[in-house]
Amino acid sequence: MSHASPSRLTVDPSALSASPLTPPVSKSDAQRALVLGHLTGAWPLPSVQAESDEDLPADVRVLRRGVEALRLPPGPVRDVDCADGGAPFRILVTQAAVTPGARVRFTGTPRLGERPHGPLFTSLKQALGPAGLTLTEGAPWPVELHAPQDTTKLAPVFRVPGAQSSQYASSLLLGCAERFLREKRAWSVEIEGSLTSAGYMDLTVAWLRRFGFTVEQSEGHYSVTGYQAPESVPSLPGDWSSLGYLVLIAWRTGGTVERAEPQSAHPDQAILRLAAEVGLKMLPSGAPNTWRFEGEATGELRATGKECPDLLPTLAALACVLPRPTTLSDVGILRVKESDRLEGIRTLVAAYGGTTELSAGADSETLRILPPKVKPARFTMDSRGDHRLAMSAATLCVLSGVPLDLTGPECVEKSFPGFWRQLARAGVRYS
Ligand SMILES: O=C(O)C1=C[C@@H](OP(=O)(O)O)[C@@H](O)[C@H](O)C1
Ligand SMILES: C=C(OP(=O)(O)O)C(=O)O
Repeated sequence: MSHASPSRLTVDPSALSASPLTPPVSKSDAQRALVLGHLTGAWPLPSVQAESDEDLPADVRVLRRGVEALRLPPGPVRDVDCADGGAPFRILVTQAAVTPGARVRFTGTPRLGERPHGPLFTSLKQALGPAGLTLTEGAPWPVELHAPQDTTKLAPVFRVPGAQSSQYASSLLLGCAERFLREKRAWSVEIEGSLTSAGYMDLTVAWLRRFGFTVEQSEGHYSVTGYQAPESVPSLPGDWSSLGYLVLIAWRTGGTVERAEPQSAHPDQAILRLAAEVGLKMLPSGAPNTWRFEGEATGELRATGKECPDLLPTLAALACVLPRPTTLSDVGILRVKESDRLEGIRTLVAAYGGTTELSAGADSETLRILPPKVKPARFTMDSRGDHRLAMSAATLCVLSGVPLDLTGPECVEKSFPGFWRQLARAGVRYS
């Protein structure tokens, strides 16, 4: 994805229609399943193979290419380009570190390079350095990692802080699964302090169990202690982060959302509870995992970045069309996503004529969003290369019926390559 010359899109919501809307496969679920498929011999993972290439999120392709590089016989240094993928990069770094003798040179976008990775690198060096792991950082790229051959004499534990990103802990726990299979002894992750985005660590544990691993868990401590091959390779769900946009668009247009499994472990499934809290009713529409939404959104919207950080831009779009102010708490984490998303959300709300108030408490920041009294005739937004800002701006355009001039729409590729096609099904037109 290049941001050298971003394109522009005018999004016209004047002829909306009711249609079924389908999300892509969940990138967070697919990344975990791909790693576990690789470790347990289910490669290439059938449920990723079943996805059409044009609909596969770019981050899933990045993770798959990285695993393919690790599956090659030991030899020259392998190049792995992680593009804009935070979770793919962080997951692959640990997988490289636990692949005996692997030598990998990682690169990515400048933005990925400036996002925080230090605590993960430190954790890997502390645990595996004594066996020979080396990890050298460029400025910021490349990051070059040489993995040890044998770690059987080491203490089998990774220690990592819980602040900044849950991806460090998830990545290390997937590393523990590799070590367990190879060494037949338990490996653990110990988390210092409280864990941010904890639902994503729960998702990692859920996937390890689905693939047959025993995971023992107590406050801040996770151990992989057993493995028994499951009867079948688990399949992949639709993406609840992407469903966040589609649920709101289906509500506005009278359409349906497909591939929406309410029993998924994804944190962004919180959209269902939050939609219900503002007044939307979720109704089955006959077909499996297919729902429609109706009702008036008159309730108050309150959400926290600790539970569902990736939904907050979507909720900010909804906040702009609600009759009363919205409160988003624990928003600090948004500063270290694909863009400074806190700034991006504030810019989106302002572009639509609303206002935001940021307040800092002892250990968390809260954003209040006040919708405009009168909606604008049209609004303009630059995605800043951030897929969630682009899709949230488009969702606001559909919810409000106000045309949008968007710069940089192509970044949706990261998690939802078919987003603009799905909106076209809902009657959105482009020029
Ligand atoms: O583990 C994952 O798949 C993810 C964890 C979250 O990141 P943080 O833990 O850094 O908040 C989330 O924002 C990201 O989109 C995906
Ligand atoms: C933050 C995100 O992803 P990542 O951290 O994996 O780049 C996201 O998809 O919103």
